[in-house]
Amino acid sequence: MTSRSLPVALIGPMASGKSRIGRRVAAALDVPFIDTDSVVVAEHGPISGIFEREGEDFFRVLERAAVAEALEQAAVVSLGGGAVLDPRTQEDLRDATVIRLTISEESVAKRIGGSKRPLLHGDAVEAWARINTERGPLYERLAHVSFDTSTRPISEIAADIVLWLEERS
Ligand SMILES: Nc1ncnc2c1ncn2[C@@H]1O[C@H](COP(=O)(O)OP(=O)(O)OP(=O)(O)O)[C@@H](O)[C@H]1O
Ligand SMILES: O=C(O)C1=C[C@@H](O)[C@@H](O)[C@H](O)C1
Ligand SMILES: [Mg+2]
Repeated sequence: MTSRSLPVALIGPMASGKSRIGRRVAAALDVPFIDTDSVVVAEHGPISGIFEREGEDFFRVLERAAVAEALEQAAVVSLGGGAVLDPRTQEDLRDATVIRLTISEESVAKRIGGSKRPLLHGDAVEAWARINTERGPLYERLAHVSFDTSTRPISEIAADIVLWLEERS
């Protein structure tokens, strides 16, 4: 893979595996890994607390700052699930290699039990499915390629992504 492919951005819905798989891909490529949710948490505390105290719009401002800085790095960047809603992020992604992770509703149900994700209160699976349907076309439009994470182990999916990146460059 050449540095022209960087940054590599992982996008997709909550619990699709962006953080876990992104970390593995970065390690395999020997480049830094940045998770924009983790950057916001490190600087401002847990995301659920930000949503409760200051609201989603304020979270999106903090998130956008983290995303803008991350996408300037030669790194693998896992974006928060809603980061792609910002038109400036959509524009920044034109200079990145964008990988979309998908997951079925059936599989996500097993991953979001006991979730603290602020947008998934109430019936978490139903809320997840609604958001995934709303954003699906946007994720698809922004991505160069999609990988489904519903059934296979994280290690195999990460290896497939690395192979795809190597073949593409
Ligand atoms: N391929 C997989 N098989 C089984 N479990 C997985 C797989 N990928 C991720 N998981 C599990 O699903 C959960 C969510 O993964 P992860 O945190 O990487 O998702 P995410 O896309 O970063 O979510 P968020 O948008 O909330 O940050 C974790 O508990 C992780 O271990
Ligand atoms: O899909 C979303 O809008 C979100 C996803 C998470 O990664 C966090 O960024 C936050 O919980 C919001
Ligand atoms: Mg994550």
